Amino acid sequence: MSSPILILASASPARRQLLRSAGIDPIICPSDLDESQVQLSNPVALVQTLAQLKGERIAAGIRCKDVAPHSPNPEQPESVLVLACDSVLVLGDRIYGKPANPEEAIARWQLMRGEVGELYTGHAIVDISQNITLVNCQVTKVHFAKVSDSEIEAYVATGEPLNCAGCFAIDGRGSLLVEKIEGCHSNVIGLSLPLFRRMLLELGYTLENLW
Ligand SMILES: Nc1nc2c(ncn2[C@H]2C[C@H](O)[C@@H](COP(=O)(O)OP(=O)(O)OP(=O)(O)O)O2)c(=O)[nH]1
Repeated sequence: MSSPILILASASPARRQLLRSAGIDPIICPSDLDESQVQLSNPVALVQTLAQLKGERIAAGIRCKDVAPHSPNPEQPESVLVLACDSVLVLGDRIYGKPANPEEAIARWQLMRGEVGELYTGHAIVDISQNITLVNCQVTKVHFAKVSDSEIEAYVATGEPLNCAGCFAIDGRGSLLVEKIEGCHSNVIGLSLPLFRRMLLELGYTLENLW
């Protein structure tokens, strides 16, 4: 299989950095999808549907010749893959996305502290060349520390939780507020790298194709 061009349909610096740290440098094409258009009560269905809509939105506008200049071999039509993700936090029987404002973030942390939440990330890979879309989901349990009101206020004041679906960044200051996780660490950040590898293999690619 030829070396695919990877497009990351995401505006998330965290998702981009996860891939770059793993030696993969994607073309960045944020989907700008209006996520409010999808209302599903099942978290797996919700994140998988949103990831697929994000990926297909970008794939619909991509013609292989548009990305050929990025190809290591412009004369050779390349495989083009579009990767998209979506994350939510499930706490009890409720699904949460990014907090809308600091007040909401404080209230969220007052619910989260001392509890165990589940961070769901949906993953979609659209293989434009093979006309195949793979969708999958990874869940990681997160044990939140019993933080005080003043710690919550200090954390929210940093602004970090406002950009995160779970209202915390496991790779940032939020790491101080998480006792432990059960499952994939990169999945919490927003892209499960081992799941991405398995999805690539399922499409017939290997890591060597991307390194
Ligand atoms: N650095 C970091 N970011 C996190 C963490 N947990 C969640 N996030 C960020 C990654 C994503 O930007 C965001 C998840 O929200 P979404 O899945 O709706 O993605 P977002 O709208 O930000 O970007 P995208 O839809 O991919 O363009 O939260 C974490 O532990 N660390």
